[in-house]
Parts: sequence; C-alpha cells; structure tokens
Amino acid sequence: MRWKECTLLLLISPDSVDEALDCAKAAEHLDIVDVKKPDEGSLGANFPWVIREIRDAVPADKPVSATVGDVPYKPGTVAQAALGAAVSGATYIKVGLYGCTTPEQAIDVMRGVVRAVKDYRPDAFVVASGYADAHRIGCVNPLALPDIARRSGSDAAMLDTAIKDGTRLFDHVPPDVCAEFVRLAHEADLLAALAGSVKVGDLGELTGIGTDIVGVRGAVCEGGDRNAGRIQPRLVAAFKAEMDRHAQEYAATVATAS
Ligand SMILES: O=C[C@H](O)COP(=O)(O)O
Repeated sequence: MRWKECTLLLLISPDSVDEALDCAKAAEHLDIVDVKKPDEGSLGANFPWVIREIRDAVPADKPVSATVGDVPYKPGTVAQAALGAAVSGATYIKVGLYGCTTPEQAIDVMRGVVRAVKDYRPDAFVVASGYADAHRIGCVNPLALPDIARRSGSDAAMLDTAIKDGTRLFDHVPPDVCAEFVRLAHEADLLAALAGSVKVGDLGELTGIGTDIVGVRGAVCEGGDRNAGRIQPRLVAAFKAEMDRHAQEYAATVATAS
C-alpha cells in the first residue's frame, strides 16, 4: 500500500484485550488496531500473548499493529522484539526510536527490524516512529524520520509524542512543519502517520496536511484520559465521523479550486 492509493486511516490504540473488544464493537469506524502498553511508555510494547488474543478478537479484515517499545540503540535486541510482534500476529510493526540520537543509529535499528520482520512476513508493514517532542528527550529530529524510514526500507514514517503530559503534536511540531514531514514522506513513497494527543479539533488541519494515518488513544477514551479512561466505541464512531466530514469538505474545496 502506497500513499497515492490511500485515504486518511484511523489507528486506535487499545492497551488490553478488553479494550480491543471495545474496538471490535466500533470496527466499522476504525482502520487499524494498534496494541500497546502505555504504562511502559508512549510506544510501550505489550506481551506477545496479548497481541495474539487481540488479533483473534478483532475482525480479520482489520490489520493489527503492535508497538515494539520506546527502544534503545540496540539493533539486535530490537530486531528480535520486532520479529516477536510479527510472529504474534501483528502486520504493522511500529518502533519508537527513543534511544537513537543520530539518524545513522536510527537507520541501523530500522534496517534490522525490516530484515527480521520481512524475512518472516514479506507483506508486513514497518513503521519508523520518532517523537514530536524529540527536543525534550534528545532523540532524532522529527524531520529526519522520512529519510530514516526510506533508507532502512521501512514503509511509513510516524511522529507521536514521547511525554504524555497533555502537550500535543502541534505544540511541538507546528502544522507547517508537520506538512513538510508529510511531504518528505510522500516524496520517499512512504506513508505518513501523525499522533500525539490529537483531538477532534485538530482533524481539519491534519486533513489539509495530507497525512495518511492519524493515531489516537486519549481522544477516544472516557473523559479524554488515555490512562484512567477506557476506549469508548461511541467516541471512536464520533471521531471517525468527524474525519469523514473533514475529508469531504477538503475534497469539495480542492474540486472548487481546480
Ligand atoms: O499511536 C497513537 C497513540 O496511542 C496516541 O495516543 P494519544 O492520542 O493518547 O496521544
């Protein structure tokens, strides 16, 4: 799947089998179920058996993604963990390049992941994820991600926030820089994914930017609380409805302008 064929996809991140069952209830309103363990970090990795149970719990036509963690610069360790996620049933493998301080380190890690995952499952989709608030944790710059993804053979470049303290994607990477991120990803024939306490009110901007995947947890949890709240199927449906509304408005604007 390449960007020219895509519309905006909604990725939702449950943290347990129970929450994944709630996602399954809202399956018609989401595109990707993303297994993570938020108490182990922004892209915290969950147990293999949880990935497997969630794969079994959601409809077969919904891809299951799994985060491999906020990983250190340890290419062998990370490659092995990524293979574990793939063997457990995930077809989207997301790696948070938390411990990589240079693009070269990040490419090293992602090359190992791509080889480990694609040797096992050639059609798996590998996502190189950086952090919008990289300046707070000292990892690679957000705009370096598309090139890291391209040079490592990954399929997508993503940004999320590392520190979930209420600050949001656009607080750290303003919309015009996110647009440049998406442009660079598309130029490299990659999908672009954006996340980080994204709210319904950000969808107009995200649609205009042309991102391919928007990742969400807090906005579809009860009370907007990604930790204490649980994913609500009705909030997933409402979020998707807003995405569709913005997509239609944007398409109409483009059609009028041309
Ligand atoms: O991959 C997406 C993340 O889980 C986003 O979580 P968040 O919306 O709570 O920041």
